[in-house]
Amino acid sequence: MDTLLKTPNELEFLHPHHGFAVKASAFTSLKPQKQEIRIGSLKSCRNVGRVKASSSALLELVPVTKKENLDFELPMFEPSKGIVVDLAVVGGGPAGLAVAQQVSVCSIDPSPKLIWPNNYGVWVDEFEAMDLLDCLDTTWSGAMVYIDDRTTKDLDRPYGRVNRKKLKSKMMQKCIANGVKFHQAKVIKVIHEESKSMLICSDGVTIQATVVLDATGFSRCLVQYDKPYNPGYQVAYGILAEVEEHPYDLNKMVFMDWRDSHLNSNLELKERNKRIPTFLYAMPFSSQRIFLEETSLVARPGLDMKDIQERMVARLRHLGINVKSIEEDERCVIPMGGPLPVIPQRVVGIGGTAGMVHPSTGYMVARTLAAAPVVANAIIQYLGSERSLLGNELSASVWKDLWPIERRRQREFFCFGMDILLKLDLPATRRFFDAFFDLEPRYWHGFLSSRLFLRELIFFGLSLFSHASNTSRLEIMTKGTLPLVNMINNLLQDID
Ligand SMILES: CC(C)=CCC/C(C)=C/C=C/C(C)=C/C=C/C(C)=C/C=C/C=C(C)/C=C/C=C(C)/C=C/C=C(\C)CCC=C(C)C
Repeated sequence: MDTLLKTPNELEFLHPHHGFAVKASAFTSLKPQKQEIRIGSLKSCRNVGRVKASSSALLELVPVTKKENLDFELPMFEPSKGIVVDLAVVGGGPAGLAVAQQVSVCSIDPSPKLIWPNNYGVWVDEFEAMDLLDCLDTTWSGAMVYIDDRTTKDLDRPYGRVNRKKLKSKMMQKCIANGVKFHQAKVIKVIHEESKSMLICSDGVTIQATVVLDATGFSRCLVQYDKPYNPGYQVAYGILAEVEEHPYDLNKMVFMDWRDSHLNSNLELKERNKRIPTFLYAMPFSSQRIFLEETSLVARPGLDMKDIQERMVARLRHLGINVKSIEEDERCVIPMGGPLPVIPQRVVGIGGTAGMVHPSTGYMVARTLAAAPVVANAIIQYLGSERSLLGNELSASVWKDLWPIERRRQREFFCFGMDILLKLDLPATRRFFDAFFDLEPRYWHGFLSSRLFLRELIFFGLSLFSHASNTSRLEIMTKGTLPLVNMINNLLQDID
């Protein structure tokens, strides 16, 4: 059931259980780049001396993937007892475990002990609000945005890197303490009866549950959609590297570096970057250890991974970042926006499968973790209420709590934002973010952390418009009119 989602551009590797895009380490399948820029900076034990600064040379430094498991004894589900569990959670990523740890359930995942693979960054205040500060391994007092060579924004909002091992251990411990039982398998089919559902697993076991929660990420394996799926794609290539030196301040993470002077000697690449720009996202851990990720914020179809790697190599060379070795790398392809699943439906969803990726930013971890108690409480409440709800009625109530009208309206606005971003070239993107990061913190913090609802979003939009330069206003008006009309139509159709 491993998902291989295909876009016109390339194959994307998405983790079906975690709801997050993961690295695909099949680099041998990458064809060598046609164009090679010669530099002497990329060195490793394997590439001693002068090497070609192509993306394939960089990839040669990528180590063989090592999958790390948690050292836990898991209480396993006993199918022979034939009991009907209250809730079966399919997928053991952050979304699935976040719900499982609060309800008595069976959690089904093919690799329940596997540590999640990606490098997640969050705003510290988001994790603080969920009492998860102990799950950050590094924090920076703020973040930098490089709009261009002359303009920077110094964001006064602490940022942190999630310690995946700690977060997963903490959640697993809560699950175990709460009586969660684990079943190691993939779910291949679900059959619904009036008051229960049967999950048929790859090992032939059938698990019966009153409610089924699909937390399988973008694979959308159990949750159903009835509208054409037309998301934008965030595509990123990242490396955690040991470098000789780098130019970034250790106290700040680099949220977005939109500079493009590294492409001056390659006009074709510069032109491609002008049409569909990419930025660098970086987490400097020390003067010699840094996470670097070249990222396409959103494009439809998604940008080619090789194109992104080529841009990254040119950027690192220009910044004088000599990569000595790569600890790990990741390739991310995150679908953004697109329609919500059919609401309501019998299977409940959370995370990527339930449309919870922020359509304008691609972020999901904090929003999903915050939504988990809503789902868990709804299930507990409806199962335990005097007139216990069952089957379709129960699922409909949980969906309603998960996607109330104000969240659906908020998402419409975020999709409107994404539709504008899709149309901006590099100069327009710079003008747009120049205005965005000049907004009052409550606006840009609130927008990025999904804390603004429609009324506040209207003020946010007007404020952005008033901060924008005249050129940017004109761009927002010309490129935003059709998306605005679509948004208004969708809002009018979706009256609760
Ligand atoms: C780990 C993994 C998986 C991955 C990773 C990758 C990466 C690195 C990523 C990163 C990312 C990032 C950094 C992102 C960021 C983002 C952002 C910042 C975004 C933002 C956005 C914004 C927006 C969209 C906005 C919008 C606005 C608007 C639309 C407005 C409008 C206005 C107007 C039209 C005027 C009038 C008014 C009204 C409507 C009210």
